[in-house]
Amino acid sequence: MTIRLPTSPVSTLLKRVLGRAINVAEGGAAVKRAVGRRGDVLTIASRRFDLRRYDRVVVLGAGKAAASMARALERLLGNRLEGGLVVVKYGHAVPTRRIVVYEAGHPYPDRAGFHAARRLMRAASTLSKRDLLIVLLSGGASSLLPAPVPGISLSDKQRVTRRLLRSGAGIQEVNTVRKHLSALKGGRLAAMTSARIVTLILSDVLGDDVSAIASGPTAPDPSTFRQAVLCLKRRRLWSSVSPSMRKHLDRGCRGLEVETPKTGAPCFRHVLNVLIGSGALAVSEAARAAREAGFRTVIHSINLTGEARLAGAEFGAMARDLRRHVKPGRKPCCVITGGETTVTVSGQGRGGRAQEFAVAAAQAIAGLPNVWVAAVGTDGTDGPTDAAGALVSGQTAAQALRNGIDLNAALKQNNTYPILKRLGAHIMTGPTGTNVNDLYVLLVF
Ligand SMILES: Nc1ncnc2c1ncn2[C@@H]1O[C@H](COP(=O)(O)OP(=O)(O)OP(=O)(O)O)[C@@H](O)[C@H]1O
Ligand SMILES: O=C(O)[C@H](O)CO
Repeated sequence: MTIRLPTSPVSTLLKRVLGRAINVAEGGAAVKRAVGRRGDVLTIASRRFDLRRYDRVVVLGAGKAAASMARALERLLGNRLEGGLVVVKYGHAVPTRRIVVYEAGHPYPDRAGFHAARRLMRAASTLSKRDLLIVLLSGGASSLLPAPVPGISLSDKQRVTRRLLRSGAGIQEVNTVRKHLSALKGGRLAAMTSARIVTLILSDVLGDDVSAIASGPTAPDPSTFRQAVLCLKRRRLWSSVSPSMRKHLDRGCRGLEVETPKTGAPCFRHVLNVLIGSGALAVSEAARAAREAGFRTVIHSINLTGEARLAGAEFGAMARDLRRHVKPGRKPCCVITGGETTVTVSGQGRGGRAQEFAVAAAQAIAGLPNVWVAAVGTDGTDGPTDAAGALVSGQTAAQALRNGIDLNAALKQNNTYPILKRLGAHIMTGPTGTNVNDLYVLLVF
């Protein structure tokens, strides 16, 4: 992975800080840390799996980091691996030998994901209790594996996903709805196979709730049909979802559809869910790198939430206080935050939450000398764009003004991508092989 940053006095440092954070959370690296193999015995989370006891070892998975995870795992398993498949976002595939990698649409699901989900379910349901199924999950899997229940079409699902993702709803809410429309999410993958399951999970959900990450296909689901309906009503989407979807959810609320499996359900007796990495890991590695580079460094938060532009403005406002305290000749300062903000998209433009965060931060630090803010999605694609995020400074707002760029209008229209491009402020990485939370870095010299 190559990180491309705008030219600035902080670019070399930021490249190191972001590179270290992304590399530590990379899917393959996380799998190698989590899985040990000695002879025929795999060790995962202190549990031993004697491969001789299983007829077949199969890998299934999805998420932006699933191909990197699959490649590391197939190297570990060697010829003990029967085969498998994983689904990644377009462009996030890496070469593998035995595990087939399918590419599909993200953040809005498409037909390729629909077919891949069917193949994955078919593969899972043909396994027996004498087989070991290793499931690889990372962020993005929910969109990559659309598996609508009978009666609901893919286009119904595409529409509701699009509306939910643009409504400002948090991932717990979004996935509560997804789990109640799916044949695979919310523990239903575990319910459709009798194989022994070990699920390796790279988290992009704050708090690392395994029932929320990737909509928890192998985890007990604490949420209910009723909560799914409430989410849609709260976001004023209930009347705009398709009649078949409303009917299904309504029937679920009346007990006429089978609820997602809950804690204690027999299907989870043969499942081990293991968290193998998260945003917190990336944040601490970023902080370590900044300290090693001589910065006084603090981790401000590892679970920042809220509307991206408000969070960006507050983050930038911190620089005003710090500016007063950081004097020439003293150690420079670095503040690192991790999190997952949201954007309520009401405009027609292009952008993402890290880019909105950066634009709002640029306004908040306007005029401050030697202050920079970087906002980055660790997966390398912020929103439906090819930028990972952006780097802004105290001079960005003035530069925008000189070029006739209206930052407020860009935020209003959710159109931050084109203006950051014009300003040369984008951070580009391409697919990174991971997908944990976003990173926000404030530097004051
Ligand atoms: N024009 C826009 N400006 C700002 N944000 C946008 C815009 N269009 C979409 N978004 C946001 O982008 C988000 C999807 O982008 P992205 O793929 O980065 O999310 P993600 O959290 O990484 O996805 P996942 O959780 O599935 O991995 C949506 O939730 C939406 O709020
Ligand atoms: O795929 C998903 O559901 C989100 O990325 C959260 O894990």
